[in-house]
Amino acid sequence: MSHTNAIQLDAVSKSFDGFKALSEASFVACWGEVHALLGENGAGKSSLMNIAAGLYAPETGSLLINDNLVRLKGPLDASSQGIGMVHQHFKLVKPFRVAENILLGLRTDQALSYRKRLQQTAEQIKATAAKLGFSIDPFARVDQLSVAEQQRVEILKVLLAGARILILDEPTAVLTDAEAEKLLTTVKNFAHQEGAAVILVTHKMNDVMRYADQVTVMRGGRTVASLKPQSVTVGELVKLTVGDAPTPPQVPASRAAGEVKLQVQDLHSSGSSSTALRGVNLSLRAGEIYGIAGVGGNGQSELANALMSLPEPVTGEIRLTGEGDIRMLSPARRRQLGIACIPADRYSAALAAPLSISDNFALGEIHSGRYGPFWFLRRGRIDADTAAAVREFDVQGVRSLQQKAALLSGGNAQKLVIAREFNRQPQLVIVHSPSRGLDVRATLAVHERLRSARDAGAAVLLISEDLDEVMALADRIGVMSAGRIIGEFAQPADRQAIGQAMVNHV
Ligand SMILES: Nc1ncnc2c1ncn2[C@@H]1O[C@H](COP(=O)(O)OP(=O)(O)OP(=O)(O)O)[C@@H](O)[C@H]1O
Repeated sequence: MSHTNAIQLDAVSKSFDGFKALSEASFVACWGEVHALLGENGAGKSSLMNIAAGLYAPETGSLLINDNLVRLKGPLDASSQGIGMVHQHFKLVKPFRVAENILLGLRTDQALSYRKRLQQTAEQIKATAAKLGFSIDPFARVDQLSVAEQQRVEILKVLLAGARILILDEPTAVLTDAEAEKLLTTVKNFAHQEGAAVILVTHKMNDVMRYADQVTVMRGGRTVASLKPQSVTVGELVKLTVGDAPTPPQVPASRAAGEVKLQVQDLHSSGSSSTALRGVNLSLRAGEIYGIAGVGGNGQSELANALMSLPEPVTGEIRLTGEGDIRMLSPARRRQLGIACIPADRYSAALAAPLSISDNFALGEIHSGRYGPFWFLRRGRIDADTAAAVREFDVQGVRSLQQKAALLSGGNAQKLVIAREFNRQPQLVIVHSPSRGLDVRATLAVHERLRSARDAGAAVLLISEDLDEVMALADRIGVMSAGRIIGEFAQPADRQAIGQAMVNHV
């Protein structure tokens, strides 16, 4: 293992609309190491890495690659320097196929026909994917892949473009234990055996402890520590990152739930893809959290879409007690019935990214008439409600309520969605991967909201590929595989048995 500097950022500062996202932040990662970058939501991790990947130009400070000063003109320039970044929010062209997406970022022999180049790319995809330990159909359409599969396409995209400095922004947030372990082992080998540098932006302390050779911690736009994870305990690392260590979540005891609120019967989706629904049956009671665990890509997204009224043609029944089958009801009507939805993809499915923070908050109440008729909205009331919710839900990084929602950091965007969805005391909450990309403190805050909704009598359906999250929150756990619920477990449940059920049926 060589230990010369692969990438070095020195005293880098960057402001957005007068807000200093980075204040003289410094960072060094060496060849041959996995380097974790930790920090609470909004600490500046993505901004710093976006500078390393040529997406933002620093106002002051310098960037060195292999000890040479460079000035990146953009992401393509970064790519030619061997830097590849996989973002938290994917940058794939959805209706395109996997190989087409990857071909877009490659310099290929233009003398060859497009068809031939596509075929060659498909071969490379298969070979690299196999080396990384997974398989992917190069001709699958990206919009038909699960979030976890889309992430793999992103990783393949930068590796095939020749990345030797690989920046992964929250790579395991969408993966199951087994998938995460596989991915992290692969990137560790990429660093240790092939001498590459891997930067892992993460909130998962256990991943840092197990896989990182070095960790840098950021707070408030500055880098505050760089150390070997083995030299500290998890508790010390949490404290360095978010201040005083929050209380760990408790495993729920079995509870007496109320009447059945939601009944899903024989739900099928029309697609023939491997992720289609193939007869989902489940019943959810008031006052309980029902967790759906499973390996990503087994129909979880399709189930979430069907229940949240996102585009997903399905047959079967979704019965809400007192209302009958709500399968064909519009999102607005479902909202009026007290259903709150928190989708996994917060930027494209939960928020209107180009709209302001207050407009996004108001969307939740627009149909209730609270803000007046849509041609004469009561802006003062919208802003007052939004300001109160932003305070109550601790949405940070809000310089103005008129700021675009797209400019919030990942964790804070999620807090805004949750603030809007919980504003009306829902009776049914459908939530998919709610703590994806959230720091320890924000994760606990979101979990607390879900628990208190349950304690106030709401029925909560939690779909999550993060088994820790399901184990920490759910009163009952269903395991989803190949488009069905293939087993149910009461709490306290045996984690290993659930893990076995998840993989046995794949
Ligand atoms: N393009 C932008 N325009 C305006 N503000 C921005 C922009 N990008 C980031 N910010 C702000 O800079 C701050 C740091 O954000 P950044 O995304 O770097 O944090 P982070 O540590 O990666 O957070 P998270 O863990 O939530 O992803 C936040 O307050 C964010 O709102």
